[in-house]
Amino acid sequence: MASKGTGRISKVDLRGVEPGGPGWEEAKAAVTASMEALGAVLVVHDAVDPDLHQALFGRAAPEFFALPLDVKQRLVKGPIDGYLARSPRAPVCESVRIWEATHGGGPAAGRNWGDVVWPRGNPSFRDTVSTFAKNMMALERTVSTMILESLGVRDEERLGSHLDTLAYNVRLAHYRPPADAITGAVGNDMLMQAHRDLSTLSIVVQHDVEGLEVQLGDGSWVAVPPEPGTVAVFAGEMLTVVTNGRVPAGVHRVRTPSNRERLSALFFSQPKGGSTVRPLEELVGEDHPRRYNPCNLDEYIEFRFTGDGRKFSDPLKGFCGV
Ligand SMILES: O=C(O)CCC(=O)C(=O)O
Ligand SMILES: [Fe+2]
Repeated sequence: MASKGTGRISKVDLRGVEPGGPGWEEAKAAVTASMEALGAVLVVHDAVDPDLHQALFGRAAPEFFALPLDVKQRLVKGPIDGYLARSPRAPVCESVRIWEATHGGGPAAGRNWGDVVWPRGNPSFRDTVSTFAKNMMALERTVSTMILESLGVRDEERLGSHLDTLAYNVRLAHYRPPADAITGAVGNDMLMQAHRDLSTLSIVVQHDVEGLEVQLGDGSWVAVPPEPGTVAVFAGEMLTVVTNGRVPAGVHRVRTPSNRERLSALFFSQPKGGSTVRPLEELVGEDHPRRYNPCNLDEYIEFRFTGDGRKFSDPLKGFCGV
């Protein structure tokens, strides 16, 4: 499959690419090379078709964010769960995280808190989020498989047992026009400061207002334009642990000079709550000495979001680096 530079971040076409099928090896090599270099890759995919795009950004997200603040605040659940109001790191961003939305028919978080905010239910909201999650989950599994296979995890069972450790969540994000910002803490066009995600993989789908930027190895930034059919995939810190440091977490930020409202839909995989994440044993050896100690996810979340980790430029290294 074709892979071409966009600025200097690779774009790989994964449409119709299946494990072992035509184009698999080439796409796998391109995805992994970009991940090893930047912790990020752009992917062309049909996971968000025009109908789903419209359902997400034309209806579900605007409908949720238009709810009164006190209703949304009933969903506040902790430093990184539920409804997240604006913060110094992202002064015009509000977002909501929906866990296990992939289990649309089961006791989905989407339905539970859907019942909280819409007492008579909102099946179209739930279906949209759950279709998005299912499609993103398939893409997540493809990309994870590509990376781990390339790095040397060949055994299907080992790959499967990694994938079984993951939980999934969807986040919808809404950025008010920057000029509305009450605090000028991070400058007018910086909607979200540079950061690494905590996840194993994060997938970002932008609506029609630009903003996502990826940091290259030389410290410069490259914009990722919102193109229908293209999503950005980032490695998060937990993938860095799992790969024993072979895949860095991609540094990214959101910056838009246009004074327009912005929406994005995000999908994250991350090890299940309470788990302890370790480098896969195939990825530790003479050529690749152990770089991370076992990382208890809940303890790391506390350290990173409410504890001393906030003072570190690389909290992961501070917490469990060897
Ligand atoms: O909204 C976006 O485009 C990206 C947001 C993001 O990076 C995050 O929420 O971690
Ligand atoms: Fe992020």
